[in-house]
Amino acid sequence: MTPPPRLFALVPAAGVGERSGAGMPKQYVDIAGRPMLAHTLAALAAVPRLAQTLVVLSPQDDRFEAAVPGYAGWLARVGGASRAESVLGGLAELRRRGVGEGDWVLVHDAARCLLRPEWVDALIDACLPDAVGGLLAQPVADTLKAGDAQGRVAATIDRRDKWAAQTPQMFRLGLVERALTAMGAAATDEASAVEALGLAPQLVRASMANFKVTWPEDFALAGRLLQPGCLA
Ligand SMILES: Nc1ccn([C@@H]2O[C@H](COP(=O)(O)OP(=O)(O)OP(=O)(O)O)[C@@H](O)[C@H]2O)c(=O)n1
Ligand SMILES: C[C@](O)(CO)[C@H](O)COP(=O)(O)O
Repeated sequence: MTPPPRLFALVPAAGVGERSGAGMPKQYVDIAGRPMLAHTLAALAAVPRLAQTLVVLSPQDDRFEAAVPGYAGWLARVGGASRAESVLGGLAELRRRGVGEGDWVLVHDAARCLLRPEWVDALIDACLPDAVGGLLAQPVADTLKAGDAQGRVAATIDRRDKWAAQTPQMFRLGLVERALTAMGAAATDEASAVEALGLAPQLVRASMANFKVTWPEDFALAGRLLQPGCLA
């Protein structure tokens, strides 16, 4: 009998964090008492249905062990020049470790350190019955503008069907690997690569709090939201 598909998390953590202005990879910046990446991994560790988590680091990374002491999950120093390449390196590592074509992989940005286990559970519940997979996302609540090179409004965009894509993004290993290989570094997320194959991933509403720490001011906001009791 074929065993039921298992669920794995893959955390790309090989970026340099240029936009954050931190002067170091932002996943190692201290937020509310510990490095950002430690918060992210703690949230994933609190999801019992995940069989294992693989963290993808840059080959030059020498900070992880001090930042996340005692980490018992999987690690691979196979990060690439783009997020898509880092994820592809991680998917190959999962295969080397025996993860199967039909197992589910939840790709989650190291930089989304406010993740709540209940949002991951909601994604899993929504995607497990579906063959395609899906992603956490948030309907856009602001009026959307397109800007020109001078910083002036070029157009107002109909926001009614627009969602901001977040992570985790959950697909079967075989499908997401095929999709990212076909699209390459141009894929800014897994879902867009899967969409390019003609498939329609499920949008699963999460929260604005699941934002990606990107700009200098985001560290302080994340720090406040990570205070005990703030989001729970
Ligand atoms: N070559 C890369 C680029 C990004 N990432 C990871 O992908 C996630 C989302 O990327 P982003 O927020 O853009 O992070 P950075 O690339 O580090 O930031 P920046 O674009 O400002 O340099 C992060 O967890 C980041 O570490 C990665 O693993 N490998
Ligand atoms: C995957 C992602 O977080 C979904 O919103 C986003 O696309 C990552 O973008 P970046 O180009 O790495 O900032």
